[in-house]
Amino acid sequence: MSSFFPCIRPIRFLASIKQYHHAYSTTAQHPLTPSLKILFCSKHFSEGKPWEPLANTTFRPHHIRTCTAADLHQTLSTWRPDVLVPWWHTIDHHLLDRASSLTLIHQFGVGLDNVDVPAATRNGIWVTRLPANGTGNADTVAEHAVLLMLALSRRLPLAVQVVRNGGPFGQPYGMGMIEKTVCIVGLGDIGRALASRLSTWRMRITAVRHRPELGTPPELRDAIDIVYPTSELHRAIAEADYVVSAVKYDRARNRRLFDAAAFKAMKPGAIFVNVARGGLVDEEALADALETGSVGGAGLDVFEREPLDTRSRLLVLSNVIATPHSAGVTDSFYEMGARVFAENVARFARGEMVKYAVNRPETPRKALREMGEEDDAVVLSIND
Ligand SMILES: O=C(O)C(=O)CO
Repeated sequence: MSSFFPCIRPIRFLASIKQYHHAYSTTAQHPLTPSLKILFCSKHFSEGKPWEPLANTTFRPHHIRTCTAADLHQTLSTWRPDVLVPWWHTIDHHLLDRASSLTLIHQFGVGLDNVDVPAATRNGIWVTRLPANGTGNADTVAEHAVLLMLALSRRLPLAVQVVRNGGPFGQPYGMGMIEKTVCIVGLGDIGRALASRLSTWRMRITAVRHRPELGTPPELRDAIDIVYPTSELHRAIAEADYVVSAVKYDRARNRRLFDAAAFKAMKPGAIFVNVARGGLVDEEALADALETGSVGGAGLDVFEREPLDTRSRLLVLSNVIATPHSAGVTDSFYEMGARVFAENVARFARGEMVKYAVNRPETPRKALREMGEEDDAVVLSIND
């Protein structure tokens, strides 16, 4: 299964772009400039013939190129693209200070922790991304968190193995979630989507919020029992049977928020799920806690280094379920992403403000016209 995703992702993505790009390019309202050069940074894109699905559109092979993270610097300086589409690669100030052709970075995702936005702004480069809510992927990430909670509670990998081994049938394999406490760390779009789902499951829901002054979101007043500030994280997780990390990653603020002390503070045997970013977790400390059983199980979709080293201690533990950063990457995400991307590239080519921009360079390399009420560029909170 793990090898399935890397092949299918770019193909689906590009097929969706073709579909939407075709729709836009056939209307006079969304013509694309033939001169805009777009660089997709993904090892997976470069493994196929990425421009093939775009052959019947106004995109031409010379508009689009793919590169790996390893040849990103080189491609930026030799091919000199206008638009960079990263795939959660680190786009730091070293790279941005030298990428003199770039005018737009369009993340094909929601989280932007990989991009040094202030450095982009300083260099006059616009930065935008996909929206998390509405048609975005906060709901699908929340679904994935539920999936991991359930799969760990019911020890799904073991149960599947028992059937393959011929039984025994009818034995208890796990714990139910009813009447248990779940602590959701981060109450942005993902945390709220998760709380709203679990609110009908007869669970006690608590939350940890970076900005506790925001209180409980009004729509979740009846669902969430108590909101703790981050300074009381350990107290909050000590009473939870499930701890779900859905908090925005900010290297300076919360790198390794879940460290040895946090895992020690958790209720013995409780389940830990991370659908946010790998940098939030001290993976060695988690492996220690899982080995001793002080943490009962872990559902991990994200890792400090992706792809995860196959020799990771986490992968040999039977109480770990790991998925390949796929929580938010579903068919609907691709459709939405391709639509936003195609529309944004068309807007950008016309010199119009892109949607969901997260910065406003003082001296942009490419000036963009604000689009009045049509310009719904907003800074979306993925969590707070
Ligand atoms: O969109 C993002 O930032 C994701 O991590 C999707 O899983």
